[in-house]
Amino acid sequence: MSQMLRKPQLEEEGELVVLADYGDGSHSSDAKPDTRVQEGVKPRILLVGLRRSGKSSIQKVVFHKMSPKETLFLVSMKKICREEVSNSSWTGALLFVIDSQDDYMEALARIHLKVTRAYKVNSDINFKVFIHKVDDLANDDLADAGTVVQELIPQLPTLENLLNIFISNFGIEKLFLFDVVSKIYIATDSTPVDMKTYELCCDMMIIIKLNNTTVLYLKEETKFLALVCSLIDYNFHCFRKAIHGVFEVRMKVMELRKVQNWLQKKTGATLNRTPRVLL
Ligand SMILES: Nc1nc2c(ncn2[C@@H]2O[C@H](COP(=O)(O)OP(=O)(O)OP(=O)(O)O)[C@@H](O)[C@H]2O)c(=O)[nH]1
Repeated sequence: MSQMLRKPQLEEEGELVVLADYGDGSHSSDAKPDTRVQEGVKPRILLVGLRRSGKSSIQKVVFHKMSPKETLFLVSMKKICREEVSNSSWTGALLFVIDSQDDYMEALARIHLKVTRAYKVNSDINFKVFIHKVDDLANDDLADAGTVVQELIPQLPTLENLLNIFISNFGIEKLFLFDVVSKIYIATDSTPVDMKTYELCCDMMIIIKLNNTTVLYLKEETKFLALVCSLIDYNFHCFRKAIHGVFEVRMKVMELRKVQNWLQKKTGATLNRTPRVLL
C-alpha cells in the first residue's frame, strides 16, 4: 500500500506524464492510459521541472515530431497535468528538466525533494536530469531520451542480442532500432554509439520497396548527391519477425498477469503455481 503524500503547490512546479511509445507506432499521450495494454507495456515517464523549464518542449519534440525551433513559441500550460506521488509507483522514470539559462539552485532543491518522496514510494524508479535550452543540441536530447526509454524496456538485452547477431553475420558497422515517429533509438548493438553515426542514421530518409525481395535505401549526402543502395529484403524480414516476436511475448505475459490478478481478487486465494498457458 503506497503512502499518501502532499502535493507541492501548482505555482511552484509542473508535472507532465508521458507514455513513451515504441513498437506499435501509435502516438504518445500526456493523458492517463486508456487501455490495459498501454498501462502494462509502455514505459511511463513523469516529466518534472520548474515553470517554463521546457517540459512540454521535450515532450513535443521527442514524442510529437515538433521541430525544436517551434518550441520557442510554446505557451505555458494553464492546466497542470497532476499526478499524486502516491499513485506513481508504476511510473518507470522521473525525468527532471532544468533550464540551463535559469538559476538552478531552486531546481536542485526541488529535485532533492522529489527524489526523496518518489524513492519512498518506489525504490525501483529511474531518475534522470535533463539540462534544457542548451541550444543546437536537439539531437543530443533525442539520444538522451533514447537512453531513458531503453532502461525501461525489459526486452532490451534480447533486442541487443538480435542486433549483435545481425551485424556480425552481415558485416554491418552499426545498427540502431529506431522508433520512426520520435527518432529515438530504442536499442542498438554493443559497439559504442557515436553521435555522428546516430545523426547520420536519423537523416536516413526514404526507403523504397522495389519488389518483394529488394528494398532501395536512399540517403541524401549533400544538397546534390545521394547514396543509394539495394539490399535483400528477406534478411530484414526475418529480423523484423524476430523483433515482433520479442514484443508479442511481453504483451502476452502482461495479459496473463492481469488474468492472474483478476483470479486472485475473485477467489481471494494466491496461486502457488503458474498456470500452463501457451505463449
Ligand atoms: N532558448 C531556448 N528556449 C526554449 C527552448 N525550448 C523552449 N524554450 C522557451 O521556454 C519556454 C517554456 O517552454 P515549455 O516547454 O513550455 O516549458 P514548460 O516547462 O512545459 O512550461 P510550463 O507549462 O509553464 O510548466 C517556451 O515558451 C520557449 O520560449 C529551447 O530549446 N531553447
